[in-house]
Amino acid sequence: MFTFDFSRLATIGLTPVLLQNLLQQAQCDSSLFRVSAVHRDAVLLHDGEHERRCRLASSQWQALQAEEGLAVGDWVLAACDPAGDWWLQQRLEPVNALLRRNSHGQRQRIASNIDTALLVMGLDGDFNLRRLERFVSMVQAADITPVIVLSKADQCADPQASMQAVRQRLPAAMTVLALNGNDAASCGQLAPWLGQGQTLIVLGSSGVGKSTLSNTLLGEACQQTGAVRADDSRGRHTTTARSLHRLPGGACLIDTPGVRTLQPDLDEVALADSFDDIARLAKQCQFRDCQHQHEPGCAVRPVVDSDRLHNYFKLLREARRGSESLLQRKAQQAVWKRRSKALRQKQKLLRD
Ligand SMILES: Nc1nc2c(ncn2[C@@H]2O[C@H](COP(=O)(O)OP(=O)(O)OP(=O)(O)O)[C@@H](O)[C@H]2O)c(=O)[nH]1
Ligand SMILES: [Zn+2]
Repeated sequence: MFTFDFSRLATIGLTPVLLQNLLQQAQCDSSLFRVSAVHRDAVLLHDGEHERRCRLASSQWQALQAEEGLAVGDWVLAACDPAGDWWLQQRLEPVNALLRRNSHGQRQRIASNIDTALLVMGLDGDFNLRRLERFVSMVQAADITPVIVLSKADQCADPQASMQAVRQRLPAAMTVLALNGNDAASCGQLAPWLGQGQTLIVLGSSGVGKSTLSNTLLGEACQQTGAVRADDSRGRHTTTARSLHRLPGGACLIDTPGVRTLQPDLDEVALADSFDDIARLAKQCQFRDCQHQHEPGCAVRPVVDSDRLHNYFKLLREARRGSESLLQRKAQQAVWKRRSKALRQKQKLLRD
């Protein structure tokens, strides 16, 4: 059996539904933790009260890397050996995860088990609906709820007009808020997404006010951010940047360097999902292969904002380029493998 303290773990995002899901997967005698930081040779695990360093066998590390890796927000099982060292036993499959591609084209998890993504866009010079659509596609592909946060509302003469522009552009069900990230009362609008059991991330391009908003949401707790000392069993201390923060309302905020610098990685299926208004309407176009440009009887063109349509095609081209280059990279790797194998065989022949 594995052990857990629900009320403690609930303070770092465990919910009854999540627990049920995890119970079905648990295979070993061990304790349940949430990953709060990932390092090269170890991870930090949180039990709702303390953080502890936990090690991984190198084979385990390699196996995890082969399947998108381990990320902040993952739920895992770990056990303590007689020497008092904690060892990872099992990573439980996350409900969802945010991924990015590394330089080898492999998908890598950067955060797991996320309910909400606050997509921040500034109401100053940064306002850019196409970029926002990109972020929306990315988080919807991961089954994360997007909440559009228009920051710097205090610097904008007519925030309502901008909110209206965003609402007109994006599917109607999406929440759009305008706020001043420096003002706690203004950020109070986010309260419905900040309760216990909720895990959120803050995304947006540089300078839009992500740190400002995060710090305001953290409130006094932000005095503790930056570095945390994690006890390991031998009494040594490691100082690490904390990645899993608890907000006063009970929610968890994941803020890793990976999340901070995340660029949307697009794939075609994900795009189709967030632009499903276009796909739905396209079924009514006169021609099955209608490109919604100049064709007669197009059902899309009269309804969908022309810039949104333009952006869809642009993102689609990019997604296709991305998948092509992944295939090309794979082909290249196969060539290298063949070459090195041939080389090894040659060397063997020379030796024999
Ligand atoms: N007036 C006003 N200024 C803001 C608001 N939010 C952020 N700022 C300012 O905008 C600048 C950038 O804010 P940051 O919070 O550092 O932005 P960021 O998105 O974290 O930026 P990166 O770290 O580059 O990703 C800072 O000077 C903030 O003080 C806001 O709601 N109102
Ligand atoms: Zn059409």
